[in-house]
Amino acid sequence: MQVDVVKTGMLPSVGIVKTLCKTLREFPVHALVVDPVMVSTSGDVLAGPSILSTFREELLPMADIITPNLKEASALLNGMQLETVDDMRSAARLLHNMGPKNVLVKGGDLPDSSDAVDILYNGHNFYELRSPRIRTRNTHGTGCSLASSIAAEVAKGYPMLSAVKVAKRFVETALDYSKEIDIGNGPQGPFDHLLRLKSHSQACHRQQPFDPSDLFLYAVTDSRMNKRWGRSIIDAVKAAIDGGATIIQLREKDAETKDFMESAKACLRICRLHGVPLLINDRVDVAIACDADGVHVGQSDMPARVARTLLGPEKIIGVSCKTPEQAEQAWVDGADYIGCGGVYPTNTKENNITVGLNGLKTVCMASKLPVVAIGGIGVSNARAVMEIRTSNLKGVAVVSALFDRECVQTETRQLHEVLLGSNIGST
Ligand SMILES: Cc1ncc(COP(=O)(O)OP(=O)(O)O)c(N)n1
Ligand SMILES: Cc1ncsc1CCOP(=O)(O)O
Ligand SMILES: [Mg+2]
Repeated sequence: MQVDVVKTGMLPSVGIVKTLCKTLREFPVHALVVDPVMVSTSGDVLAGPSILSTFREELLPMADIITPNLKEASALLNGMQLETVDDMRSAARLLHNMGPKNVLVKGGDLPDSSDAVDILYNGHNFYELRSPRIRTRNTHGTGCSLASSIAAEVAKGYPMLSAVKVAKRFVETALDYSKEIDIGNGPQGPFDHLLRLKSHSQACHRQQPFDPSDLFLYAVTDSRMNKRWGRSIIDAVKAAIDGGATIIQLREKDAETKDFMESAKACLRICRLHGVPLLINDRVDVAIACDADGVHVGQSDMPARVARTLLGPEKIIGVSCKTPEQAEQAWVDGADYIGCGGVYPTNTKENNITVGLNGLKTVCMASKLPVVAIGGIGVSNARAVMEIRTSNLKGVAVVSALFDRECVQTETRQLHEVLLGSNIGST
């Protein structure tokens, strides 16, 4: 059986490290993840000087990534003091010189930091990965789980940076989820690795992970338009799905919270029946309360990073972006897609800046995330939008051209046909 990825944990003797390195040379793997477990959380050094030099000389040069915490990085660097993020960067560079392709210095033990900061260095770029520090004693096994999760993501074929981000998000969410549990007697408790399993087992939970092709025909509701045409939000959503909408966003700017929640729950039942994801605009609290599939947030709404922490790793998060810098930040923050626009002038959102097709193309080309175009789009211009032909533009998001019309289903169907005719973005 072909082994794709090997991840190492504690290697207690020089002989074992040497045997491992010899075996890896004989049976090369796609990637080697080295968690250099050398110093326990209580500070005990678990590896003597001879192991340290075998690590430096034999194991680290073979690694695709090493994941030392501050104490381990310091031990590998002959006791170098690591007290700031700048020190972590210097350590990452020095460790990289020892031969691993990537170095992740974990700053969980950094003093005076409200965030958990990790530094990833690949020899060219530094990535500062931040997440809110979770105050809990249940941290036992977080380093091992992080390295294992990185190994699993790399084995699935993801590039290293994505693998590290997903793994960090997994550990952070599991830590938050299990910060209150009380198991065992030691100074630290274990955190809850089964978070994913539990959230999957909840009744009615969306079974599918986010599929960017869902952005193909993105219907965004508008309470004022529904009122004007005398239809309920539920009827509007039903009609859009019947017409071929592939994802729904409830954008109910005027709704009272209680009413919004009730209608969101009703819409969710319809969406689940049809396998169409339902996102909530702006209101992360409403999304959590009704277990929606995710949220869409803008630049002045709750930051995506905070929304991710609140919603967990499974939910869909979209962020409005008008510039490459915003697109980069959305990706760093753990978003799943970005909405870019207004592509054309719109009456639906006041004072909205129009970026045009050129602005859309610039953002698409810079974005590492799938993109949906928004703003003034309808049957007459959807084809021109899709024809900018960048592979991550997955569809169009539309408000008035669907909902400020007499028959939502007919309008949605016509737009669906135009998009299918453009033959782009549907795969
Ligand atoms: C898919 C999609 N893209 C962009 C937006 C706009 O969000 P935002 O900038 O927060 O503005 P409001 O919609 O909240 O007025 C969106 N809603 N959906
Ligand atoms: C919410 C939003 N964000 C950018 S443009 C826009 C409005 C899109 O509405 P319409 O499709 O009616 O132009
Ligand atoms: Mg918003």
